[in-house]
Amino acid sequence: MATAPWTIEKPTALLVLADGTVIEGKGIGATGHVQAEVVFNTALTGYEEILTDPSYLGQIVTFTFPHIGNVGTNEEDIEDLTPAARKGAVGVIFKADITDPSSYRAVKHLDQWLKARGVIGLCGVDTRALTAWIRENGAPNAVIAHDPSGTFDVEALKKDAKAWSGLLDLDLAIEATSGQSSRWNERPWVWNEGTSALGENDARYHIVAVDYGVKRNILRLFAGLDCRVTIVPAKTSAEDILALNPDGIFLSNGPGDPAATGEYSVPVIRKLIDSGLPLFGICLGHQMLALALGAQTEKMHQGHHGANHPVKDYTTGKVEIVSMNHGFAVASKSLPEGVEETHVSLFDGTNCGIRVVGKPVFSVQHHPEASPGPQDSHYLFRRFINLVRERKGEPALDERSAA
Ligand SMILES: NC(=O)CC[C@H](N)C(=O)O
Repeated sequence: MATAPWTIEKPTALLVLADGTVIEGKGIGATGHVQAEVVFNTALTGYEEILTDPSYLGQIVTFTFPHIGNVGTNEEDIEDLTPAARKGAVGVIFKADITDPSSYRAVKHLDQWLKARGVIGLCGVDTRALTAWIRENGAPNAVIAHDPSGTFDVEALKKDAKAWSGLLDLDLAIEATSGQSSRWNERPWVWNEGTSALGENDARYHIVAVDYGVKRNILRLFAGLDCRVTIVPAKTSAEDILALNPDGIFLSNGPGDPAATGEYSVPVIRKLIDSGLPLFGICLGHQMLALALGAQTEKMHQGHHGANHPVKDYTTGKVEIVSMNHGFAVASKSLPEGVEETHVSLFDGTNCGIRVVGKPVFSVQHHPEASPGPQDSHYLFRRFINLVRERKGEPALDERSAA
């Protein structure tokens, strides 16, 4: 009798949760094992961007969309700044096995790509059941293990999963940041044209981006708004940042617990706020800004990871569909006087944005740069550039017009 397609005769990969649950699958990608937190992502597209988002360092991503890998991988869709250092998700879980790529942009099969990046994967898993489990129980700590011979010391893996202390109090931004400063001038990708460089003479503004694990498309959108960008490492002092003479400062996204970075990020950000320069933060940068302003962050039950989250902008009353990737959140109730909540998640009411009253300082929890993904939030880049323009006495851009 033929074997049922959902039966795995000899699992070559396992996901072992901290509570002892063992999920069997077929191994893909790199071999070995790694401790990490498991989160689910509900996006239908953009797996390469998701897997190379440095904010996923320390995490295993299970995709709710069943077919991942169909369009292969390419060199243009990576989000981490230094792909050689491979900062991003450490593990993946798919429902279906990866098929051969079918896209004119594909240069590598996803399985080969995962191997080259050192990402351990598991497929053939009932990802709907796993997602429902996470929704009920919260994002679990786990070990993902892949051995083509199917030999596992399950008890040792259970011990490892249980022993890992998790993302709470873990500073991963320091691992994701660049070791040295660099410049960025690549503009957004255009259909049939690819990317192009912003000419030195076309650069109207200079933005310094503090890199806690920055995504390339954030930098591209700045370049698309005539900004040359200087990227600086996470521990750069406020004095060194200001000495670069920026028109505005950006605090990037990044992995790990924002509170664990407080020792180095908060004193610098406080000085940057006091400088009077326009300041914009995304995701981890948003959480760090909130901490610097005296608010608190907290770990979420399951986090937000997807490309279909509704967020309301109180400033305009509009609802935008956004891309999300966070497991910590700013506690709205902890926002001090003088700090306004500007955006809120319509899924669960958590904070998605703040601004400092009377100062050109604001930040958002979601990812306005999402590529691919909804572009509803691109206006936030123009909102930031308008603060830069206002300071220079230039007229404001239409926030909602296309970049
Ligand atoms: N995308 C991000 O910057 C994530 C921020 C933070 N590591 C969190 O999980 O909440």
